[in-house]
Amino acid sequence: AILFRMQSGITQEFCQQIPKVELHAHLNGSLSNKTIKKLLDRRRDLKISTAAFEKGEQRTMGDCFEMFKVIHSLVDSTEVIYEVTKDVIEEFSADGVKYLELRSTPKGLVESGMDKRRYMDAVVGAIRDYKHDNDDVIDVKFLPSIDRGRSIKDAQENLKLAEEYSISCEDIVTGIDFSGNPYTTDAAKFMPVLQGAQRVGLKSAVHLSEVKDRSDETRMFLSVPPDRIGHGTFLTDEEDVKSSVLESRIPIEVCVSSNIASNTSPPEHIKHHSVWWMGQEHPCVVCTDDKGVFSTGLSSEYFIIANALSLSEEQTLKLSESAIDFIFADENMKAKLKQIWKESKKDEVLEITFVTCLSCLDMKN
Ligand SMILES: CC(C)=CCNc1ncnc2c1ncn2[C@@H]1O[C@H](COP(=O)(O)O)[C@@H](O)[C@H]1O
Ligand SMILES: [Zn+2]
Repeated sequence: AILFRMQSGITQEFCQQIPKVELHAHLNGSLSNKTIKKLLDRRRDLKISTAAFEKGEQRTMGDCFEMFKVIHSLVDSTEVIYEVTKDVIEEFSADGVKYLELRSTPKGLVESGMDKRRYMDAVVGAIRDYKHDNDDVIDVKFLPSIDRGRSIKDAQENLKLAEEYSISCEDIVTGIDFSGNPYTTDAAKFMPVLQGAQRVGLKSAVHLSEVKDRSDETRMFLSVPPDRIGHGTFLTDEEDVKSSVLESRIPIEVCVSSNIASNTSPPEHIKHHSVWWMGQEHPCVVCTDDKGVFSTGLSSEYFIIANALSLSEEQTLKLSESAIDFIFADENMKAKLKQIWKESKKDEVLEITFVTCLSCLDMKN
């Protein structure tokens, strides 16, 4: 039997120490202040205003969109993409993440000679080099994104690249992400792209019902169906949508701080939609979305959820372990990760035994 400390309230330290899986992280939204400052210092010529960055947790949704614009103007060459990808992996790893799926929209920029293929190569190269140089401490996959704010031609190009790299780099590119400004209303045009992804064996993580009144679109995308749902904030608004998701058991990627900052969820953590889904024992995976833009981290998101649901340490570790079943990777990877969780439970028992022995000594003295 595994012994866990009986205490009320989970600490941030505990959430930091447990192994974790991050499945919803947009590369450019994950850049830390440290990385952004480094890039800003190098590109004084761009005369970028730093007002939005300095606000930290006080950022409004407008500031967040402003940050994406600024970040995209700074991340403008393959060298920078390579560098920031490594920074982001390093930061997730330092936060206790053992398996990470990074998503990013391949972009081209005539001025720096960067095209989508070079963008893909830079991300894949950084992932490979990080793993090689850091003794395999974290496994990382890459999901090329399709931006619903762009054209169908752009989406088809990204799908083609994802398919190609899923063959040439099958250990890294395993699926796609469908994201972008959720307020655009013409997403139906992307149905053939999502169906195409499924046809060629790519997994898909789809931002769904991130904002209100998107039920028709949601029904349409659910018919594909996606392998994971991003946010799903308003899925419960319509009875048929709610029951079809419940029945499907499609996992929901939960990003509490992102939803609160985007004004799609109330500020009280207990009112977050994931509390209802978890109450139904529907599969949910705790994620960050954009850890840089929303000034958060995966252990902070676990801290929020664990306290909102009054989880014990054992339940919190179980929640992080449950994410393994929903990764876009093969059974070998799942087995490797399950072993890491098993070892961490042993550590936990050892630590408790040690603490117990110390208190025995204390009593004897
Ligand atoms: C207010 C706000 C930003 C909400 C966060 N929720 C999101 N919803 C949809 N797409 C997103 C969100 N956050 C990031 N993205 C996508 O990720 C991109 C940034 O990462 P990347 O350049 O693909 O590497 C954004 O341009 C956008 O296309
Ligand atoms: Zn997202």
